[in-house]
Amino acid sequence: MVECEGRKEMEEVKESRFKRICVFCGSSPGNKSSYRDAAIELGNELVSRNIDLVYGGGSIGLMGLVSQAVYDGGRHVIGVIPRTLMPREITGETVGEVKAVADMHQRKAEMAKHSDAFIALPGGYGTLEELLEVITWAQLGIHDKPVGLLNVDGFYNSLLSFIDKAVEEGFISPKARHIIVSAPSTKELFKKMEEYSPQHERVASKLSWEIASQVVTL
Ligand SMILES: C/C(=C\CNc1ncnc2c1ncn2[C@@H]1O[C@H](COP(=O)(O)O)[C@@H](O)[C@H]1O)CO
Repeated sequence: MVECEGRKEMEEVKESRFKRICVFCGSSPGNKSSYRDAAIELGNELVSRNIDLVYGGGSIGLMGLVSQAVYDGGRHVIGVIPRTLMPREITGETVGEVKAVADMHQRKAEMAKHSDAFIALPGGYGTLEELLEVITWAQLGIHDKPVGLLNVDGFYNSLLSFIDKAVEEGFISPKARHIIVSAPSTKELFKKMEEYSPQHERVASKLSWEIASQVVTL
């Protein structure tokens, strides 16, 4: 139920197969308002589907906007943050639950472990690195969780073209190409992610998260 100018309205709650989604996104807001709007819209979509958020902690950039929207909507927020990034002057306040970890490697493993799916909004090196890591882990069979790319205003077109080139040139198998689910809007992305089933052959047999974490910290 939401209060709207004095009226009480039933907000549509959509069923979802996901309980918690990990969002990777810029620690900067980007130059276009569409990036900020998409972060808030994604946060609201998580709320409307009763999905909790896992993210990198802090209140800066798109990370702050998505986490604030989910928190304000009453869903649980877990920010996984390396101790060295915890001082408020570096990343700002983290809303919800804070999980302090030793380093960036442990952070990625923790974020992945606590989520049933991943979504990347626009971002920079950090976002790209986190995104590519979970795609690689899916290819290896460390997880089979969907990886969604929210391609706001075509932000990820050049990355998708690169990946298609790598498929053409024989470096990524056509089946592994399907690990990435992309769409220009939150609603279309959710429709695809809800229907996602892995098509790729796993390089390794399914590993436990404990083993995966050892692979990551080696
Ligand atoms: C080191 C400084 C600021 C960095 N602040 C960050 N705080 C929390 N998480 C971060 C930070 N920078 C990167 N991340 C992680 O990478 C993703 C965003 O990186 P991008 O390069 O902005 O795309 C994000 O998902 C975080 O997990 C002081 O200047």
